[in-house]
Amino acid sequence: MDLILWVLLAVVSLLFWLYQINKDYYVLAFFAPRVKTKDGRPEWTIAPVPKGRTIFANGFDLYGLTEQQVFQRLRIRAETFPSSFIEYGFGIAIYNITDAESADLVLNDQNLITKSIIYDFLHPALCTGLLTSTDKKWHSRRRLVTPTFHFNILGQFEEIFKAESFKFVEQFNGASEISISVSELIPRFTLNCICETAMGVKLDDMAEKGDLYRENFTMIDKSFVRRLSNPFFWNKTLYEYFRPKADASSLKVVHDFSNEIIAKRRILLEADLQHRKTTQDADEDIYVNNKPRFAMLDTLIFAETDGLIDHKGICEEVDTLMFEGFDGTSIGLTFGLMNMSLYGDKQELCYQEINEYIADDLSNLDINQIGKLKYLDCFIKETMRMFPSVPVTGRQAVRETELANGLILPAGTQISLHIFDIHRSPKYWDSPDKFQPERFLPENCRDRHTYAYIPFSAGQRNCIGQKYAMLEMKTLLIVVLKQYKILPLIDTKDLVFSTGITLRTDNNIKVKLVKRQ
Ligand code: HEM
Repeated sequence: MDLILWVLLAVVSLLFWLYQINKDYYVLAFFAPRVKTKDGRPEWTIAPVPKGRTIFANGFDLYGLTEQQVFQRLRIRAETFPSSFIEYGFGIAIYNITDAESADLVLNDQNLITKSIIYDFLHPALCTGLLTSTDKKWHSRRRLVTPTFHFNILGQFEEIFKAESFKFVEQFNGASEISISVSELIPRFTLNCICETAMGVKLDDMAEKGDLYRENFTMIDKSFVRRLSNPFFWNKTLYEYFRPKADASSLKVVHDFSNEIIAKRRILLEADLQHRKTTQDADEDIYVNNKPRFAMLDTLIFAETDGLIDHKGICEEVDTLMFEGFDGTSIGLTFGLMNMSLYGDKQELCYQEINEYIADDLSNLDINQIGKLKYLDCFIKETMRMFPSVPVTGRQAVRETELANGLILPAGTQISLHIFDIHRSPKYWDSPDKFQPERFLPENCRDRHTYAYIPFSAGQRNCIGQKYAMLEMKTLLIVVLKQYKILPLIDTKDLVFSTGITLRTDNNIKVKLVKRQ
């Protein structure tokens, strides 16, 4: 009898203790530290806490879902909670942002520059380069790489974008009518561009390896979602133990490719420097001149000589720039061409504007002329509003952080910024599912929150390649539109999205090109 009483007492005490501790830790979410508020109110009065799928709060909400279901689930949540919400996962709080006001608070907070845990899932592929690093390392790398995106350098890259765009249309051999798979051809184009501009290496004799690199990055993407949806796999050791063997071989292909690019460039650079010496053409300023250009990778190799980065660091940045450079732009262009095909009247407006500023032989197609194409700019912005290449980005609070909206995020809180949902929120956009480039005309932007449109993120950790990406996308669209009318072969109703590191569709997006007279 005594024993039963003791057990009962122990159970009651345990429950009481759990009840007390539940104020500071979400017990059912494996003791996740709770988000607090400045005035002591419960956190859900500021940001609601949705009920989870299991008794373990939200820890298993994505468990067992396919990539498409994960995508759908995130959208439904954002629709239900249009002004941000908090979830409690496996020992962590997750602050989900679906409104521009909260995005503004987080992206401009100097304490919130560390990327969230999901970026750790990219470490096997990208290690800790610009995208994934933090603190001092990130600051020094950002300082190192920023000059390579200088306006004058972009002007020189324009020559490469132009040449690659010509090659893109030349592959159709002047056909008067042809159906093309944009999903297949565009990633090849963007990978060629990033390798030649940033790495100083033409892919002409490495085309197959380039294709293999892209294929294997798709595998890495799948492993990213596998980890995202299974809380056990958030643990690196567990994941490495259970991960499929194919993961390791995909990583090897990706790293072998970037290593080969670096080795090639080292040889080319050496020869180039020798040539400059013998022709007395060495110049002091590698950034601002009109002489034969240096690639971004050269800046890293020079920095290595100055002891500012080592070979491993160069590999990290090459992997990062290559991935960011080809994938983000590729998605933007794929949807750009798709939208040109779907909205013939808007395509015609772009075409007329291009004819006004760009000669038929494209001889004056340069960075200055491209800057004059305001409607094309609106067209691409509207494409990236509806189909942002990076649908979600994340930060984490490394220490307790108080936000101006009254929330106090405990150390370790993960922050997910749902760019896709902010871009489709009726709070900022009338008929958000309608394609209307005119939204971006200056007179129509005036009253809109700046952070309602953040395809390149914002604040200190914004996309370093945004001007580069816009220039590349515009160049290809101009070259294609000058020669071809683009007709649709897909209906937006048939688009099926998936979650990945970037925005994925399961569709093979095709368009029909008809030669202009
Ligand atoms: C349409 C094309 C692109 C889109 C939509 C895009 C979008 C983004 C976004 C949203 C981020 C922030 C990620 C985050 O906060 O988690 C980012 C970061 C970054 N992007 Fe891009 N990007 C594009 C093209 C490029 C290109 C062409 C390059 C390089 C040539 C590039 C290089 C980077 C790098 C290095 C970072 C990390 C910056 C840092 O943390 O300091 N991106 N990009």
